[in-house]
Amino acid sequence: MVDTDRYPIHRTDTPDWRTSAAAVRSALDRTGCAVLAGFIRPEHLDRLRAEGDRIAPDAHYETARVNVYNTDVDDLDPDLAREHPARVVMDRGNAFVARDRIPEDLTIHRLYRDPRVHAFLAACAGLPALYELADPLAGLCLNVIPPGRSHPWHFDTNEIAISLLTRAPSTGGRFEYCPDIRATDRENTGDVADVLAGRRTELVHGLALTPGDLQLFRGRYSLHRVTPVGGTRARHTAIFSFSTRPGVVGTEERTRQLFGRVLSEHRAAQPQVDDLLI
Ligand SMILES: O=C(O)CCC(=O)C(=O)O
Ligand SMILES: [Fe+2]
Repeated sequence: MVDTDRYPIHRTDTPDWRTSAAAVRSALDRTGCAVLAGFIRPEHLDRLRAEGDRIAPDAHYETARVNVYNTDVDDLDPDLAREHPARVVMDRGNAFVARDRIPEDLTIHRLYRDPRVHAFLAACAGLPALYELADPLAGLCLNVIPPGRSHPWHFDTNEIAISLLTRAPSTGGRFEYCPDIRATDRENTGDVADVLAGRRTELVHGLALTPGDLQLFRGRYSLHRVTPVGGTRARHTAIFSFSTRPGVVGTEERTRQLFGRVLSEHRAAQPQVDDLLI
């Protein structure tokens, strides 16, 4: 199903494979984002969309009140400056289908488990290896944004997000991002607040995605959102989460936020982030 003429993921460590991964990596280093256009061959796109439609009813719907940092908006530090972006509360209108509701024979689940995909994406990200999460819910999700809803501005917890658009809406639902608006040693709350307020539009880049495009993105440093979906059809993306060491499981609090439930694995998990960003 992968267009291996354009992306020779099956020829691990050959010169073609290295050249292809290096091109992705240089886009990622330059702009914090790389798109592997036409990653899935066109003849597989109908099946990809139909599989998403089949599981979308299993998404966890709950319009959460969030800020860009995904911290608890009902328990903000009273000493935060009035103009601090953590004070800007938005409705998160998307819903996730968790991995345990995505059958193993679905295209997106087969891609997520494929060692050739892991090796290629690791090379694209400039990492020695990438591992599936040990998390039974968060490793692979379908992000469903129904008409009239949006996925508001936020930073990700993961260093790198990898996603595949499986269903495009007829209008709206555009992915927008501010490349490297923050860094590990610099929150840059001034610019973040400006973007949230609709100022500094020159910091915002839009991405035109087509179903079957695979996107790699440094979502921990680049503020991003999906604009409100128009028309009558939902927008679907498969979100593939990987870690740089095996055995990673999400925290109980974040898991409950995203999926509305937790399993025993999450109750035992510890936060695994090692920088000082919010
Ligand atoms: O669905 C998308 O394109 C973006 C999703 C996203 O930003 C996220 O799940 O953190
Ligand atoms: Fe994100």
